[in-house]
Amino acid sequence: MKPSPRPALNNGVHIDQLGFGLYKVPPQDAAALVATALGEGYRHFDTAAMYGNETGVGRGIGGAIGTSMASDGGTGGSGEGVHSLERQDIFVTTKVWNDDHGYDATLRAFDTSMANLGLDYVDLYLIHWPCAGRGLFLETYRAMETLYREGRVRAIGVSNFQPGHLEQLMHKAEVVPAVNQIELHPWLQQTALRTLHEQLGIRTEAWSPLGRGHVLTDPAIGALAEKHGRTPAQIIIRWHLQVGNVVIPKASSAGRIKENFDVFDFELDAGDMDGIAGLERHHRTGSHPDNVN
Ligand SMILES: NC(=O)C1=CN([C@@H]2O[C@H](COP(=O)(O)OP(=O)(O)OC[C@H]3O[C@@H](n4cnc5c(N)ncnc54)[C@H](OP(=O)(O)O)[C@@H]3O)[C@@H](O)[C@H]2O)C=CC1
Ligand SMILES: O=C1CO[C@H](CO)[C@@H](O)[C@@H]1O
Repeated sequence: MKPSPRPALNNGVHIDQLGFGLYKVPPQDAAALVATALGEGYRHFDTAAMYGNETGVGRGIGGAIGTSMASDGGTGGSGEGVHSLERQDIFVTTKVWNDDHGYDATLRAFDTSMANLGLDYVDLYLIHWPCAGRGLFLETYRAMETLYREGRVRAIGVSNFQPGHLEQLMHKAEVVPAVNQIELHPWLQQTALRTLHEQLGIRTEAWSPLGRGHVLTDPAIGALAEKHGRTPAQIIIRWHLQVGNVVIPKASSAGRIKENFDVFDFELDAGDMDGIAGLERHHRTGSHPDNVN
């Protein structure tokens, strides 16, 4: 399997553009699923304190470090093109949950996440939701800047931030957020927010990139799948990669984990991309950020 592209974030840290999402992965299954995904070539994992599975994710990663991996992606035996997997080969994101906003609470929440993960650092730490009603996200972000300066996180960012939240943050922040992780899929393309991110140097990361599975049923996606001899999930993931999103589909079976990573040897053409652009419905599968506090 070919490896994921690894674009640089605004601070020069590289992120695997295709990662693996772990929302709703039961804690007892997380380690095995992470190990399966590593074997298929994934090197980027997205968890959160709220998902309750950081311990399993950390165990899956810890168990794989030092094992032999083919340098083009998945697992390998011994021989040419095989190297020992190191911590720096893997990109781990976790997030501070809504109840832990505020400077001191965020630092405490980070320590708890680190203890759960059993890692020395995380690659990306995100504010999970702005929770604007609480009025604390600037203080939360200040704590994240402290963690960044201390080298405990390689990059910091936000999630579910709307333009107004970004504007307030950019006014005060000393470190420009590397990422805004938002709901984004063919039925909710977030065109205006993506443009704003580009202007600010913030990477767009797509959560629920398959619309929690619902967008897979779109007939236009089905037609493209047929045209390319691919599956609907592969068409949607390929679309995310080609528009430049970081994308973190979640899957529960080895077959789907493999299928979702097998997207680096075909391309959607301009007509295909235009067709998907036309599927916009402004349809959310999750909450609107204004309604989460
Ligand atoms: N920052 C935030 O607020 C949020 C972040 N996230 C992050 O984004 C990640 C992905 O989003 P998520 O909500 O999980 O939804 P996704 O859009 O990734 O869809 C996951 C669903 O699609 C199904 N699926 C996956 N691959 C295939 C396939 N090849 N064929 C058929 N069905 C498939 C899965 O089924 P099955 O599992 O049964 O295989 C699951 O039901 C999360 O896991 C989390 O890490 C998500 C929501 C909010
Ligand atoms: O990351 C998340 C997973 O999905 C949940 C339910 O929509 C969200 O609340 C949360 O932000």
